[in-house]
Amino acid sequence: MTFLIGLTGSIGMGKSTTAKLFADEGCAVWDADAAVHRLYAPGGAAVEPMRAAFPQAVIDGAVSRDALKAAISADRTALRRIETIVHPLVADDRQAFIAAATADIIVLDIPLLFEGGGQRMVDLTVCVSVPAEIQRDRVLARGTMTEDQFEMIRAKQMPDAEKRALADRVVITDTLDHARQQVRAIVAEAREKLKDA
Ligand SMILES: CC(C)(COP(=O)(O)OP(=O)(O)OC[C@H]1O[C@@H](n2cnc3c(N)ncnc32)[C@H](O)[C@@H]1O)[C@@H](O)C(=O)NCCC(=O)NCCS
Ligand SMILES: Nc1ncnc2c1ncn2[C@@H]1O[C@H](COP(=O)(O)OP(=O)(O)OP(=O)(O)O)[C@@H](O)[C@H]1O
Repeated sequence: MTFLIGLTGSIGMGKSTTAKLFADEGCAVWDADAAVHRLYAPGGAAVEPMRAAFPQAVIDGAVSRDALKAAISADRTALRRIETIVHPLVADDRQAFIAAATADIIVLDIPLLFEGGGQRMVDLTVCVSVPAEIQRDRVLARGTMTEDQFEMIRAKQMPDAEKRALADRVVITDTLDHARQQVRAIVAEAREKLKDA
């Protein structure tokens, strides 16, 4: 028996950091964004389908994110078409990970868990959250995004309050120690459920 946890949260809320805390407790972690990076890399499964649909987006044998962003800016239907190519490949990658994992708990780190209906495939959903000002400060402190770019991405995502309302558990990522405590409680709960199953 394996217990499946879906981990989600808005940009900069602490998903990756929290995923590492789950890994520290012996959980196997699969990261959707990392899967997309593998699919776009040279030899990745998205390269040839993407070349067929967006020939200009494949540069030096890899899918170029900048070229995809240019395609999306030029054509409103492009993101939908990109998603149609990428999402089934991401699902295959996820299933292969789940099939090969030997841990008792598998954590799926999926930014768009609720947007994509992914809650149906897991036993428990967990949303990471901090107040909006801390989120903004943390994202801008990374120095990889302007305030405008951050607001654009945030506007595209389901609001934090809605995600928190949908999630079975919320992890507040104000400090590392506090987050670790909450992760340990969720892992203990999952292991109890596995014992009872
Ligand atoms: C649009 C692309 C080229 C932008 O690449 P870039 O490296 O600039 O950004 P990155 O991938 O890090 O995403 C930035 C933020 O946008 C969010 N995001 C990414 N794709 C989507 C989407 N289709 N819908 C809503 N939010 C999205 C991410 O979760 C993240 O928080 C890239 O995200 C992409 O190819 N997306 C399509 C694949 C996809 O849907 N991925 C989501 C995870 S399965
Ligand atoms: N529990 C925590 N205590 C203190 N700082 C934290 C905590 N969790 C995350 N952070 C900080 O917040 C920032 C964002 O965290 P992280 O990269 O884990 O977020 P993310 O949700 O994975 O981001 P993205 O959606 O952009 O990929 C980082 O600088 C990280 O150090």
